[in-house]
Amino acid sequence: MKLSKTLLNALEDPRLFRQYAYVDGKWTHGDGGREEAVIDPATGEALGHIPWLEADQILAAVDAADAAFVHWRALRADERCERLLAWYDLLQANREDLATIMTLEQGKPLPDARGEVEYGASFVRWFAEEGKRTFGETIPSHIPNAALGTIKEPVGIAALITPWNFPLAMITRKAAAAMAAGCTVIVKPANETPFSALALAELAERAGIPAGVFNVVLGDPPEVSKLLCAEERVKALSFTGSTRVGRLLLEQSASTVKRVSLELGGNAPFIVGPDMDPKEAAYAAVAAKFQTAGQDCLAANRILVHESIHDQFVEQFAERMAALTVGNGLESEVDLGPLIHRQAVEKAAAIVDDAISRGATLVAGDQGAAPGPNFFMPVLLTGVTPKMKVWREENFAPVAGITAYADDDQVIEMANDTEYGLAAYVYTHDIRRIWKLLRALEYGMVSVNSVKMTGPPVPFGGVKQSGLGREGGITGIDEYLSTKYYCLGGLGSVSGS
Ligand SMILES: NC(=O)c1ccc[n+]([C@@H]2O[C@H](COP(=O)([O-])OP(=O)(O)OC[C@H]3O[C@@H](n4cnc5c(N)ncnc54)[C@H](O)[C@@H]3O)[C@@H](O)[C@H]2O)c1
Ligand SMILES: N[C@@H](CC=O)C(=O)O
Repeated sequence: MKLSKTLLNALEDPRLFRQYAYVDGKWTHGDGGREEAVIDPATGEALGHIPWLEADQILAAVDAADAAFVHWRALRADERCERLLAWYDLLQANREDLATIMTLEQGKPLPDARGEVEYGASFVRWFAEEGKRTFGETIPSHIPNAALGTIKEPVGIAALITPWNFPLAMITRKAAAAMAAGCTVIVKPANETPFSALALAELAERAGIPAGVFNVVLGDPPEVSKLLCAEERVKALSFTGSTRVGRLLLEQSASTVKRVSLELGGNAPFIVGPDMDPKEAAYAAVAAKFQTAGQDCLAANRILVHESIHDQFVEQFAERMAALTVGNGLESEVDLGPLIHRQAVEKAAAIVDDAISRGATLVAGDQGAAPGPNFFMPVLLTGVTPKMKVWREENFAPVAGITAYADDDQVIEMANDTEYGLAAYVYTHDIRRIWKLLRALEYGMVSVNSVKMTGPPVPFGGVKQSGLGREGGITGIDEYLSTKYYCLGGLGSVSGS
């Protein structure tokens, strides 16, 4: 294994940088000698290497998680809470190093990376507490001399497969819920951003999370996912990523009838009502579009503006967009880092070309100014229509497409014209319009007059082909619990009410 000087030198605690998988409390190399370089998307340099585990090593992780489950589930909820809170404290204490690792492997600006560490840690604290509230219920009995009720029990091993755009928070939102419920987990992070996951493992170990409870496996994604989906002892699969891969994993999980949670792609409409101040709405739209360089499932993908304020909105949007700085996320004052890799840049360029060839107007977006091969300068297109890729696909890039609409009914139809249903934004101060849109939009999450909508207390998730289940909130832990109903018969006259 080659050691990355860049990463090691950048960390206060170099032991957070691990180039091994983490199975059963041990740092593990790949038995077959296969490995993959992890690239800094800003510079194209290799940050380090990760091993690819072989099939029997993946099954060894399942063995470890299975053995650990017996002891972990037997702990009291408050004992698991203490360990998770210790993990939370360590995430906070190591925030700067975790953010540096994230910026280097993912590319997002350092302040955003710090924000994600905070965000990711907040799920650990939330679920540490929620684990103490997995209440069952007492059911008034309809059976003579019997007491009826339910108990919530951990489902067992949970496989967690996560994407590269939020390398830490997408793991903790799942893992903390599962572990608080009493499950053990096997995390398969994206190969582009494994070092955040491995740093989480190092801190979990330091927090006293027992061996086998939190495992990180690495390898060929289709191979590893297939093995985990086919494995009967893995009872739950929680996946965050593209709708394409989500469909595949749902299919692969059918043979073992797993509990499946899917957090998939989005194609968020950002609706601006005629009563809005164009500047206020345009600034909000820029914030909702360009976070993580547009590589966010919540990114405003289609900006739908009432025709009466369209031109002023476009002007304000363009002005605000022009002020965004693109560069290496380690530098100060950078708003947008690189895209994750060259293919993402090529996809973005193809989406822009497709829109222009179908009649959209390119208002701004000179790619000649890009500071490197993986960077994509923000693009503004107007006259976007449903025939264009920029409308139909989640562009996952800093490409903003604006369309004018005439009335509420038309904008509802436009907004719902997609297979996706994750999040929608509505900007208007008209309470009747707010209520009408809120009810008519086919989305799992609707944010009115606010760019920020996420956080531990809310049920995060989509409808249609944006996913199944909810993460976070008071129901997020239910994805990892099963309900056992009991009927205690023959109790005599004590029962009956
Ligand atoms: N709804 C949400 O909460 C949410 C959050 C973040 C990202 N996302 C979505 O994630 C997508 C971007 O992330 P991505 O590019 O990493 O997604 P992706 O689907 O390509 O990859 C996600 C994970 O699946 C693995 N994977 C890739 N191909 C696979 C295959 N053929 N078989 C099995 N596993 C495979 C990857 O290694 C990674 O760990 C976007 O669509 C985005 O909207 C959704
Ligand atoms: N921003 C989202 C992640 C989507 O890519 C979140 O908060 O979960």
